[in-house]
Amino acid sequence: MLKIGITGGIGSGKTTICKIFEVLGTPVFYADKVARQIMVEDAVLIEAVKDTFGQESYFDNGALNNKHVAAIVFNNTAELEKLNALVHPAVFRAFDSWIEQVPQHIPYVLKEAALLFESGSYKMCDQSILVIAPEVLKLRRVTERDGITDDQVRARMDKQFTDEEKRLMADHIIHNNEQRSLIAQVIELHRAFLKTTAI
Ligand SMILES: CC(C)(COP(=O)(O)OP(=O)(O)OC[C@H]1O[C@@H](n2cnc3c(N)ncnc32)[C@H](O)[C@@H]1O)[C@@H](O)C(=O)NCCC(=O)NCCS
Ligand SMILES: Nc1ncnc2c1ncn2[C@@H]1O[C@H](COP(=O)(O)OP(=O)(O)OP(=O)(O)O)[C@@H](O)[C@H]1O
Repeated sequence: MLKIGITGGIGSGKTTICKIFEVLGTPVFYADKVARQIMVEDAVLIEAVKDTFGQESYFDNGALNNKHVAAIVFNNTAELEKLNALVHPAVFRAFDSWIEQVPQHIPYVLKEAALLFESGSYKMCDQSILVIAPEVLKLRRVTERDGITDDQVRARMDKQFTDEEKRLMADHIIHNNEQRSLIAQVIELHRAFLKTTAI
């Protein structure tokens, strides 16, 4: 079973593209979603986050105060590194458990991760896909989706590798730019992965 990592800058369209792969029958591990789950379910991690970023990192009902944590980490690289060091090893472990329950006959799975290259998790994948979209579209999509400002989105972009850096590391590129059909690009890659895994 091939492990394919899929990544892209904030708002590039990773999740949207993974939904198309899912329609084709491909199991997808959503690392960002799992990270969000771990942040509210793992008692040891929750205590470590409170110790590091303050008790106000969580609301009384146990929900993560993501605005508080985001304001700290996306404005300070050292603080972001502390958060990454707490969360990423737990996400790696969750992926290892997840893949064990995927039926053996499945030819390939996807691991969707915003920080596939930055976190080093691409090394645990056989191939990688990079989703590229124009900055103006990413800003518009994320500000509309999350109700945050252009500057807040840019602060996160600044903490991720640039597309130029990621292009050098990626095996495949999907362009999500309103000019090219996403579905056609996904089907082409899907066929290529099936061909690679055909006996
Ligand atoms: C900082 C937090 C609280 C902000 O929460 P918020 O709901 O505003 O954002 P959300 O989790 O939906 O992430 C939205 C996007 O922000 C960017 N982003 C999130 N975490 C990071 C990070 N550690 N480094 C760089 N960019 C990041 C990604 O593009 C991501 O897709 C949250 O992102 C978090 O707990 N991050 C740490 C876990 C993590 O690294 N997740 C991403 C990869 S596994
Ligand atoms: N081709 C497209 N046409 C129209 N809307 C799109 C397209 N691609 C993505 N979007 C929209 O843009 C927003 C961002 O897309 P998506 O959530 O898939 O990106 P992402 O890369 O997973 O983002 P993040 O890194 O923030 O998790 C979503 O609201 C999505 O519906």
